[in-house]
Amino acid sequence: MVASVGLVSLFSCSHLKPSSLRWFSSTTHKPKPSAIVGISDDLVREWILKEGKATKIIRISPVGGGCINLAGRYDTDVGSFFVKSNRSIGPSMFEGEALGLRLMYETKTIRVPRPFKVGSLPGGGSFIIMEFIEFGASRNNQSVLGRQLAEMHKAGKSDKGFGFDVDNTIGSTPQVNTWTFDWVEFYAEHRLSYQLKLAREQYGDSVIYEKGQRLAKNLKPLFENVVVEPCLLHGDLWSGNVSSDKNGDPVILDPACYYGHNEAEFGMSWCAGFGGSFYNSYFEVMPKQPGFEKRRDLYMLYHYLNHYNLFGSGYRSSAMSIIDDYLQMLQV
Ligand SMILES: Nc1ncnc2c1ncn2[C@@H]1O[C@H](COP(=O)(O)OP(=O)(O)OP(=O)(O)O)[C@@H](O)[C@H]1O
Repeated sequence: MVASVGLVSLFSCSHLKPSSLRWFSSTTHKPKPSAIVGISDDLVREWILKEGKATKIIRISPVGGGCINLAGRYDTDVGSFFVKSNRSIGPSMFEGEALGLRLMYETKTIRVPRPFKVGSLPGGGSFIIMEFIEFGASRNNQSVLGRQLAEMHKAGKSDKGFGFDVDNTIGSTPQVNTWTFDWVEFYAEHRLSYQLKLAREQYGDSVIYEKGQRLAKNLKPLFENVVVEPCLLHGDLWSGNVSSDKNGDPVILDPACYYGHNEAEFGMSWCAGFGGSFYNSYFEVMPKQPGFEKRRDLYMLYHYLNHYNLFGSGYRSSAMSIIDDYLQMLQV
C-alpha cells in the first residue's frame, strides 16, 4: 500500500531538501556579515555578545541546506552559534521551533540543538539563535537512534491531551495543534481533514476530499484495543532532519513538534530509511501496540497529503491509494 519513492519524491521529499545536502552543508568564506544570514544582524550580534557571553565574534559563515530560511554560523570565543532568519515571516514560526527544540532537549534523551533566542527583525521577519552542532561525516547508528527516539517518546508526556501550546508548520503548511483529549478526533480533524480541505481549496479536488473525509470519520476500528498516550513527537522525522554529531551520536533537527500517538512519528518513514535495527531498538523501549501495521499507512497519509499540497499532483496517487485501501478495508 505504501507508494515507492520515485525521482520526483527524492527531490521534493520533505520540503525540497535532499538529504545528501544535509551532511556536508557548511561552507566557510567571508562575505559581508549582513549578507550571510540575509538580515541586518545587529540584534543577533547583540544577543551573542550579551546573553551569549561572547566577547568577540570571530567569523560568520553561511550554512546551506535549508529551503525556507537563511542560515549562518557565528564562531565566537565561547563557541559557535547557529542562526536562522526569515525576512518575511514573523517570529511565530521560530517560536514554535524553539519550543519544540526546548521540550525535546529537556527530555535528555536524544541530541537536539539547544535553542537560545527568538527575535523579530526591525523591518519585519525574524530570527532564531541556537546551539551550533558540528556534524560527523557518517550517518548515525540506527539502533541508537531507535532507542533514543523511543526514550524521548516515553519521557515527553502531556497532561493536556494531544496538541501543542502553539501551532507550527509542517514544511511551509500550517499545522494546527489545538489541544484535544481524544487522539482519533485530533488526528482526523487537525491532521487529515485540514490537509483535505487544503487540497480542495488549492486544486478543487473534491474526490480526494470526499473520500478522505469518509475515512477520517471512520478511524475508530483501527484503534481497537490500543491505549493511545500523548507523546512528544519530532513530527517531521525523515533522513534530512536526522544527522549525527562528531561522536557519532544521533541528532534530530528542524522539528514540527506536538504531542501525539508515538506511531505517528513514523509518518515520514517513506523518506527516512529506518531499517530493522532501528525498529527493533525502538520497540524494546516502546513496545509495539496491537494493530501497528494496520495504522502505518494512516500516519503516512498525512504527510503524503501535505506533499500533495506542497509539491503538486505527483503525490496525489499515493495519498489516494492509501485512502481507497482503507475505505475498502473498513468497508465504509
Ligand atoms: N543547530 C545546528 N547546527 C549546525 N547546523 C545546523 C543546525 N541546524 C541546522 N543545521 C544545518 O543548517 C541547514 C538548514 O537548517 P534547516 O533545515 O533547519 O533550515 P530551514 O530552512 O529552517 O528548514 P527547511 O529545510 O525545512 O527549509 C541544515 O541543512 C543543517 O545542515
